[in-house]
Parts: sequence; structure tokens; C-alpha cells
Amino acid sequence: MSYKIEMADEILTFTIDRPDIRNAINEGVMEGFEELTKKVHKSNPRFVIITASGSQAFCSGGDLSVFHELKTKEQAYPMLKRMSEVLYAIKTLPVPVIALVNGAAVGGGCEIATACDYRLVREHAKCGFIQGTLAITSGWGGGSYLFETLQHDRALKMLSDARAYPADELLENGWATKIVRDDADIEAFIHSMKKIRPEVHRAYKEIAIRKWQASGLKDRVESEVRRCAELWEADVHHEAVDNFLAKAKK
Ligand SMILES: CC[C@@H](C(=O)O)C(=O)SCCNC(=O)CCNC(=O)[C@H](O)C(C)(C)COP(=O)(O)OP(=O)(O)OC[C@H]1O[C@@H](n2cnc3c(N)ncnc32)[C@H](O)[C@@H]1OP(=O)(O)O
Repeated sequence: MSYKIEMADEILTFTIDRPDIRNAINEGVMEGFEELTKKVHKSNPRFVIITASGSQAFCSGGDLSVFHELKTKEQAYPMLKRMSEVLYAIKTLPVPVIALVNGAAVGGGCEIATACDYRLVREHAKCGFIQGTLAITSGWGGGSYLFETLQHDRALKMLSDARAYPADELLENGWATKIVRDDADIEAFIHSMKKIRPEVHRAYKEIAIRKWQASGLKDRVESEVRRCAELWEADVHHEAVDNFLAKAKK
């Protein structure tokens, strides 16, 4: 199994469990996320936590060893579309969603964390939209979510820098909610949220969701997915992925 879903103390936790491949997303993990969103609606948790196994990575994005087989925009689109629907479902969950960023979050991994309401980032974690180095953009909706999250110039800079930022820079540009040094810091954050009744958290989340719906966020995500699919089919993208995979084999 490439993921775990656990309910404890009214918190539903989703853990990506592929540490050897830096928690890259394959179809199995996508299925897991789909199961998670259904479970939230059935089991009514106070909060959701999304995290990953090990301390090296939260998520290294799409599993390039699998997705490099997708060559044309027609082949890439269904994968990008499916994961964009997963992230939109996560973003619009009726309860707060906390990304516990236990290590590097790059490419689609950064998109997953950006779709969450809060990002608790471990001191050593480096995170960024590195897709530009592969000659593509974000393709799961994360670019649209970043413009909802950060001041415009900071969002545009983070996307077009295409590099992983250290934790202090992530706090400074507003992406990280909090840098966490140990488990006690995480518990303190959860404890402060638990002081407020669940229906209050839900009511505030409804305000955010109404704003996203009114501003056509779903349609903007769809345009992002389509544009990424177009860029995906260029030779320059496939060469960059081949280079990454060849380096891994050495
Ligand atoms: C597809 C959707 C698209 C989007 O819409 O956003 C994307 O997500 S594009 C994908 C972006 N991801 C990448 O370009 C991969 C980036 N990976 C890294 O930069 C690094 O792996 C890391 C996350 C910073 C971790 O570095 P480190 O701890 O030094 O580990 P290694 O690099 O040695 O990796 C260990 C092992 O894992 C394999 N790996 C890592 N990431 C992926 C990946 N995304 N897909 C497939 N495989 C991946 C890597 O090849 C190593 O394999 P072995 O050498 O066989 O152990």
C-alpha cells in the first residue's frame, strides 16, 4: 500500500508512504487521496492532516518513472486532470486541512501542500515549484492556488524561480504558516486549533470556499491543466525528464 489513512483523536491523517522514491505520486496514491476525501464526508473529523513517511521528503511530485511514458498532451491530460480534481476536492473540504511538510516538497508535492489551508514546515524542508526546470508549469492546479495564497509578486516569483526555497524563505514569503522544530510545536498548533469549536472552523472554511467558487477557481484550474498538457508534449520536457531519470540510474 502506498498510503495510510488513520483516524485518531478526531483528526484524519493521510500519509503518503513511498519514502524510497521520495513519496512521489502514482495512481495508487491518487486512489488514496480519493478515498480520503470520501472518508472526510462520511466520518466528520475536526481536521485533516496530510503528511508523508520519513524525513527526507513530503512529496517529490509526480512519479516520473511512470509518467514519463505519457508523451502527448492527449496522454498527459487525463493524469493531470485526475490529480487536479483530487486537489480541488482537498482544497474545498469542509474542514481545515493541514499539510505537515516533513521534508522536501517539490513540483506536484508543492502543489499538494499549497492546496491545504495550513503548511507546518519542518526546519530542514526545502520546497518549490521546480516544474520550470522540466520546461512545464504546475499542472495539478497548484499555480492557481498559489495566487490565492501569496501576494501576487511573491507567487509569480516562487513559480518562475523554479527552485526549492529553504524554510526561512518560505516563512518570509508567506507560504509556510509556521516552521516546526519538533513534535511539540505541531501539538501546540493543533492544541490552539482545538480551543475553537469545530463548527466555527467549518463556518470560516465555508467563507473561503464561497470566495473560490465565486471567483471561478475551478475553471482557472482547468485552464492551468490544459496549458501544462500542451507544454508536456514538447521534446524539451521529455529530454529534461530523461536527464533526471538517467542521473538517478548512475
Ligand atoms: C507530474 C506532475 C508535475 C506537476 O504537475 O507538478 C510534477 O510533479 S513534475 C515532477 C517534479 N519532480 C521532480 O522533478 C523530481 C524532483 N526530485 C528531486 O528533486 C529529489 O529527488 C528530491 C525530492 C529533492 C529528494 O532528493 P534526495 O533526497 O537527494 O533523493 P534522490 O534525488 O536521490 O531521490 C531518491 C530516489 O527517488 C527517485 N525520485 C525522486 N523523485 C522522483 C520522482 N518525482 N519520480 C520518480 N523518481 C523519483 C530518484 O530518482 C532516486 O531513485 P534511485 O536513484 O533509484 O534511488
